[in-house]
Amino acid sequence: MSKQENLILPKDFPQLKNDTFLRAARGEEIEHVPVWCMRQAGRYLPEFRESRAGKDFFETCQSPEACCELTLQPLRRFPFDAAIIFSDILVVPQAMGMDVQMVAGKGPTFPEPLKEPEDLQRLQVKVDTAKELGYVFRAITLTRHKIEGKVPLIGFSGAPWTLMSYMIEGGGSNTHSKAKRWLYQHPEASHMLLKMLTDVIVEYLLGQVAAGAQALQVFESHAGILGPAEFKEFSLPYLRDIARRVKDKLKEAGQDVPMIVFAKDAHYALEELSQSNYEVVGLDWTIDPLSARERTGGKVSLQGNMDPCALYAPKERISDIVKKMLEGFGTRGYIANLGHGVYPDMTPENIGAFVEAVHQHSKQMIKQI
Ligand SMILES: Cc1c2[nH]c(c1CCC(=O)O)Cc1[nH]c(c(CCC(=O)O)c1C)Cc1[nH]c(c(CCC(=O)O)c1C)Cc1[nH]c(c(C)c1CCC(=O)O)C2
Repeated sequence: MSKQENLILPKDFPQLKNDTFLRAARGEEIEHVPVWCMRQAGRYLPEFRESRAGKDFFETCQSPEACCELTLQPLRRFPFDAAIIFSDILVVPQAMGMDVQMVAGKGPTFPEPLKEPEDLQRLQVKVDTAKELGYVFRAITLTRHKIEGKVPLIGFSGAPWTLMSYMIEGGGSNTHSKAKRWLYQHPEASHMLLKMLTDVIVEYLLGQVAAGAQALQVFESHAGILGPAEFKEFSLPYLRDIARRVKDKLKEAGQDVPMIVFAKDAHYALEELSQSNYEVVGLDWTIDPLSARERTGGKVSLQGNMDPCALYAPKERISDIVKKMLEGFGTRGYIANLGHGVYPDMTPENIGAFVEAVHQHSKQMIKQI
């Protein structure tokens, strides 16, 4: 660790000025609906492209200064109510000993994916997260200082099934058939791998809170490739276990950090997800807001779910879509977001229009209550 990094300690953080996001996560009263966007730090911003130019993606992830700068960039442009630390879900398989590269035009690539259950022996079972992922913790601590209490900082991890599917597929996939083959041919080895990942993820999330994360989001981005039965067996128990174990440990330390679960395309499991120890359930755009409310019965706060492609619409149309979304979800226990990440070809101006529409319409709706 450099001398300078040594001075950045996870304490004496600036006081939080806008806690709207945290209050909404807990279902408390708010003056406006909070909003942030998945992938708000991304290639749609010219300053992001400039900062990232010519640099390796995972080297960038390993630089606390670079992660801090990329996390803060969108906040300089838009009045978001939360920031998410710049990093990637695939740092966890890396910490377990797998090589992962970001290949331009192709996305994340594992040169040596897991092929058969014997390959599990290649993985590090006991991961020293402070050593292997300390760079993420340092990025969080630095960013929490530099954000100056403007908004809360969200930490995150990939969920076990999503990480397992990357580790077996070796990258993106349409069918995920290599990873799904394991579920049907090697259920025991699959559970072994999912359990290994769960143990690392629990430690990793706790380390992020200790470093300064004020909320946590767990990304089960590949939930939709599973059906209801497989989701119940290979995803849900691990999602629940993660939240339970993280919360139990935090409680011991007298801490309370809201947790969000985002299981993309898992509309079939909405009821179960709302009873999984998470305060917030993130939704993709395939779910109707009103029916999501009905099916979750007011047990949790909801986050989402505008189709990211609606950002291609003219600004007035974005405003109308946002208004309908707010009317569907209601303003209480709700965090506005997209149903998935911002795409690189989207215009920053339209993200601004989205944020402004959420703030304006929700303020009016709250006044009328
Ligand atoms: C599946 C997944 C990954 N990474 C992530 C997920 C889960 C969310 C989801 O479902 O999208 C999570 C992630 N990745 C990134 C963040 C940072 C925070 C934020 O949302 O702003 C977060 C939360 C930065 C990133 N991670 C990545 C980028 C773009 C590449 C770059 O900056 O050079 C960013 C901003 C790369 C990445 N990393 C991954 C993919 C599929 C890609 C895209 C590859 C491509 O587009 O070429 C794996």
